[in-house]
Order: sequence, then C-alpha cells, then structure tokens
Amino acid sequence: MKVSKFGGTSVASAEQIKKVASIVQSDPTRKFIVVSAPGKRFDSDKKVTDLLIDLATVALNNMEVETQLQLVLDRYKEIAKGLGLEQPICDVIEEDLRQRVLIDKSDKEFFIDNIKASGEDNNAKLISTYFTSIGLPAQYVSPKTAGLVVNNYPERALALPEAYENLSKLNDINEIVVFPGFFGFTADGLLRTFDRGGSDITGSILAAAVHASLYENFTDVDSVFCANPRVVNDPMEIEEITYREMRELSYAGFSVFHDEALMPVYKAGIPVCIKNTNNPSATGTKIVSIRKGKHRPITGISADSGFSILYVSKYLMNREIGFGRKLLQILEEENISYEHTPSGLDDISVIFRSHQLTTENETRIIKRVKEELHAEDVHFRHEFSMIVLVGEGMNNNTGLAARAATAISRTGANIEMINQGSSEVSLSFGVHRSNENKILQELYKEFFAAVTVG
Ligand SMILES: Nc1ncnc2c1ncn2[C@@H]1O[C@H](COP(=O)(O)OP(=O)(O)O)[C@@H](O)[C@H]1O
Ligand SMILES: N[C@@H](CC(=O)OP(=O)(O)O)C(=O)O
Repeated sequence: MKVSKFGGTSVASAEQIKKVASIVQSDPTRKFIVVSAPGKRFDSDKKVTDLLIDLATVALNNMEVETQLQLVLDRYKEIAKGLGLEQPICDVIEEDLRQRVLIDKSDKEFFIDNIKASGEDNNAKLISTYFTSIGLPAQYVSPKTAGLVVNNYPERALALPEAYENLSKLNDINEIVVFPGFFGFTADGLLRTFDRGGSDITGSILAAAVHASLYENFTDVDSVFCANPRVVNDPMEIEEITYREMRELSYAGFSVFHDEALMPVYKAGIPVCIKNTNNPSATGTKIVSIRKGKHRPITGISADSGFSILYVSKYLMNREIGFGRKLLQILEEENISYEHTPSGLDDISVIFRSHQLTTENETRIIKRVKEELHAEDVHFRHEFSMIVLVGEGMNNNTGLAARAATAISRTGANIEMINQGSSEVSLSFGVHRSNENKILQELYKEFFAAVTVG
C-alpha cells in the first residue's frame, strides 16, 4: 500500500482537488493521503500558509484580524463551492480558525505554530469530506490522535521515535486516511510545525511508520530536473536519483522535495517517487538507494541565495590551538548554525544562512571575536549564494572542480569559496548572489548540454 502526499499546488483549488481524487480513485493501493494547505494557483498568488502567517502577525500585534481571517476563509469557501460541498464543512473551518485566533498569545511561537498548522488541518478535513461525497470512503485523521509525537522545537520540530510505533496503528483503518501534513504534537500536547515545506516530512514519517511499498510525492512538475526549471531553460529530467544525492540537492535549493523528508523513508528502505498531479501518467523521478548503469558524474546542480560570510584574520592563526573552536563557540552562544568553514594560514571564513543575523548579534559577534580572540580583521559580508554540484559519480572523476571553475570564470564572476563536501558527492562554490543565475546556466551547459554519458 502507498502513501501519497499532495503538495500545495495539487490542492490549491477545486479543480486541482478533483485531479487528486481521480488519482486516488485510479489506484486502490493509495491508502494514506497526506495533504498540504492550499498553495499558489498562479505565480503571483499567495499560499494559504503565507496568508496564515500574516493573520498570526496582525493578531500578535493586537491589530484587527477580520480582513486577514476572511482572506483565508475565502480560499476554503471557493474550494468547497467548486467541489459542490455543503455549508457545514465551511462552518467547521471557520469555527476552528476563530478558536485558534483566540488562543493565548503569551507564548508567541505556540500561537504562530497553531495558526500556521490550520492550513493543512482544515484542508485535510475538507478533502476527506469531498472524498466521501463522491463515494470514496475516507477518514480525516488528526496527528494528535494518531500520535505523531515531535520534540518541542517551534517551527522546526523533529519527530520522536515513538511516533512511528503510534502511527503504525493507522494500518487498522479500512477507509482511506486523509492526514494533514506539516505538524505534530509534543508529548505534553503542544502543537509544533515542521520547517516550511514540511508536509513532505509528514508523508515520509507516515510512509516509514505504516511500512508503505512506495512514498509518492505529487507536485506540479513531471520530475525532478537536473537544475531549477525556473532558471535553466528546459533542463533534463532525472529518472533515478539516490537518497544521498537528493538530500544534498534539496538542502541546497531543490525546493521540490524537503531534505528532511529523506531520512525516515531511507532508514525504512521505502522507495520514493516524485510525480505530477497535472500529468500523473508521466513516470516521474524515483529516489532509490543505489542507481544502476552508467551515469553522468554530476546528477544535479542546485543554487540557493541568502548566505553571509564572517571573515576573521589573525597573524599566525595556524599556530594557535583552539582558535577555530573558540570562534565557533561564540557562534554557538549566539545560536547560529554554520554551513562551511574554509580556512587559510592566517584567516578563516564561516559561512551561514543570513536569516540568523540581526544588526545586534552582528555587532556583538564582531566585538567578541576582536576582544576575546584578539583577531585583527573581523567583518561580515552578505548577499552570497551557494552553487552545489552533486553526483555519486563525482569521487572517481578527476578534473571536475577544474571544469566547474573554468565554466564559472566564463561568466566573469568571482569564486569566493570552494568546498568539496566530505561525503564526496558534492562540490560547493560560494559566489555573489547577483551572479547566481548566469553561473547555474553556464554550469548546466558545461555538465549536461555538452556531455554524453560514458
Ligand atoms: N530541480 C528541480 N526540479 C523540479 N522542480 C524544481 C527544481 N528546483 C526547483 N523546483 C521547483 O519546485 C516546484 C515544486 O515544489 P513546490 O512549489 O514546493 O510544490 P508543492 O506545492 O507540490 O509542494 C516546481 O514547480 C519547480 O518550480
Ligand atoms: N504549507 C506548508 C507546508 C508544505 O509542505 O507546503 P507545500 O506542499 O506547498 O510545499 C508551507 O507552505 O510551508
């Protein structure tokens, strides 16, 4: 039996949800259906999750909530109408959202998580009602009653081991299970959401828990492509990719599948297939443990912006035992996680995601590194992107870094950092954000357009 997750674009409108129903109807082994909140219907549209974040923000600022609340309710009302559903389901959703807005706001993160999670929760209720209305026996299942237990980490929770044992009991349900993605509950009953895009994670946890034969992830593209189709024109499709490659690429910018969604299915040995709700007969991309046959050394190239660099220089840093540890400890105390630490004789750079920085912690970090480590030059640089080349065939292929660097040099861009990942399946380049797209296009040309398999 399969677990099928439908992303925001697949459940964005009545028309899309009808496609979901026919996909589910066409295969009786599609037993567990995980749904996201309604996503974008067109490019300039707003996801329901983003509307809910706006709602939470106005509520926390003690401003009038009615306008934001109606924007969310209107999305569900339009969907319900298009699906021919009666008023009661809209009343259930409205009552639920109004109750959530009244939750005590003293724990700000708990309040935000509760509002955000309503997007998937109410959509699951609506979709199970629709399935039943068209003769597909279905049941909405709450992550709370099903025991999707997570740790107490706001907006980025992780599932606890007992969640798998609890969720395995869902196998006893005869009807189709419609399960909301994106959130779980702590052992004390507090609602916590996963990271953005985290309905993929719910699907993976559920697939591992019920020992699914396949985890299907339905989205709005025929497959995972070798590079972002919004930047590279008509990129090649990936038919098969390993868990390891997919995790590296997802973490580094392939937004089509969340990187944290790989581990649960990987550990349980469950294959994953990325498919298109708008074209379900397309083969899609299979994520597997081992790929057979010969392949290009590079499987995919991803790019992600939003990185900053902390540059630290001190004469004879190389002779000073513990310098790196002390520097990273300062960052730890500022609650900052880092991605790379390239270093030279007298200098070291720490690269991390910029969203963790504020004017206050930047000033504090510079002051501490200067005073406590007696560094000579300490400064931040912003607006960087990381371009990551990923491929299982990379470790026995010499000259790849040189080819990539030459391709980048053709764009006239400067390489700020190079890092060969310890896993030996990735090679990263730090570049200025303004050059990101042209570098991605040039690297695609170098490794995919011009190369034959062999
Ligand atoms: N390498 C890639 N392959 C396929 N899609 C990609 C890639 N990189 C980015 N994307 C984007 O990911 C989108 C699908 O992810 P997402 O918007 O999260 O979908 P969903 O609503 O189904 O969760 C695609 O429309 C595509 O623009
Ligand atoms: N709705 C949540 C979770 C999610 O997975 O959404 P999507 O399937 O649209 O990526 C978000 O926007 O983050």
